[in-house]
Amino acid sequence: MTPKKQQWLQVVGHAGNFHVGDYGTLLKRFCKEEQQCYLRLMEDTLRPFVPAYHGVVQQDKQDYNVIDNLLTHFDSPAIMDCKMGSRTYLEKELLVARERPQPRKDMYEKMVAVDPEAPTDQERAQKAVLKTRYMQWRETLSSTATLGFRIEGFRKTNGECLTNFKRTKSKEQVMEALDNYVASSTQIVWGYLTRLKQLREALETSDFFRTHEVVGSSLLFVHDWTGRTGIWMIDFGKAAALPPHLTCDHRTPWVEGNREDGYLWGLDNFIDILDNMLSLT
Ligand SMILES: Nc1ncnc2c1ncn2[C@@H]1O[C@H](COP(=O)(O)OP(=O)(O)OP(=O)(O)O)[C@@H](O)[C@H]1O
Ligand SMILES: O=P(O)(O)O[C@@H]1[C@H](O)[C@H](O)[C@@H](OP(=O)(O)O)[C@H](OP(=O)(O)O)[C@H]1O
Repeated sequence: MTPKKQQWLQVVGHAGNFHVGDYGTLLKRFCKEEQQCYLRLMEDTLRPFVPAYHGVVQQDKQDYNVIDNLLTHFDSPAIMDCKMGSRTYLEKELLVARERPQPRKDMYEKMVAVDPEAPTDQERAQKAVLKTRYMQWRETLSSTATLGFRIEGFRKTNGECLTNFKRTKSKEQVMEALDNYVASSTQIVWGYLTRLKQLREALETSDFFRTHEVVGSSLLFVHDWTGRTGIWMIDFGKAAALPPHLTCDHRTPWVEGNREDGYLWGLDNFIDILDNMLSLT
């Protein structure tokens, strides 16, 4: 019997990294660091909060990590990607930027498209910016630096896609965007809030979480017209294992060297915001 072709769509993230696999799976372009994370996560308390990992396959000479397609059990779902944490680049990337700076023209173009005043004189002369500088600018322009997470984009149940959140920064702006995403449904907000609280409990007891710097990872929110909701952690391409003498509590503010990423602080703020939305109804 031929397996049913699965539904999948991507709202944000690098284009061309994914293929739809068989039996409710997705193939994501292979990344060794991400594979290491998934292998550990399959043995961790976080397992119910990440897509199941099914190993590596090769297609047209390219390797892929095979993971569950989280949209499988939804009917024309709404999907939202929120990047977690107060820092979106690794400490390692800062060191590389200092030792071997490689200013990027594409990031300069993306920066001036949003704010022509943002580049320094030197950046303007070079028409290029360092990646870490671009990432820091994105963090302070959005809610990453002040709330510990940001909305990257979403698709609503009516099919409308919104990805213009680079300047969505204040609590009020975030709440307005979230309300738009859930089409003002308190039932959906309640479902997401319950799941986020469960996730927080799992994170607080997770060995994986205590021993990794989790940067650039997202929460994928999914719901559909039936009222079904789900949230999963995705994108572990930049989650890095800490050296044995170090752990992270994910709430302590970052200073270079402590590897803290603000993930749990961001989750606390997210939970407060959803709580607030419910209390306003
Ligand atoms: N397991 C999954 N099930 C369903 N959709 C997924 C899954 N993993 C990723 N996606 C979709 O693909 C998008 C991009 O995913 P992801 O962040 O893993 O890719 P990426 O190429 O590493 O992105 P980035 O540009 O942030 O590095 C997500 O926002 C989501 O819409
Ligand atoms: O959202 P934007 O403004 O388009 O910026 C991108 C975003 O920050 C991605 O997370 C990042 O990939 P990584 O997280 O994998 O570093 C990418 O870097 P890249 O261009 O070097 O891939 C940036 O260009």
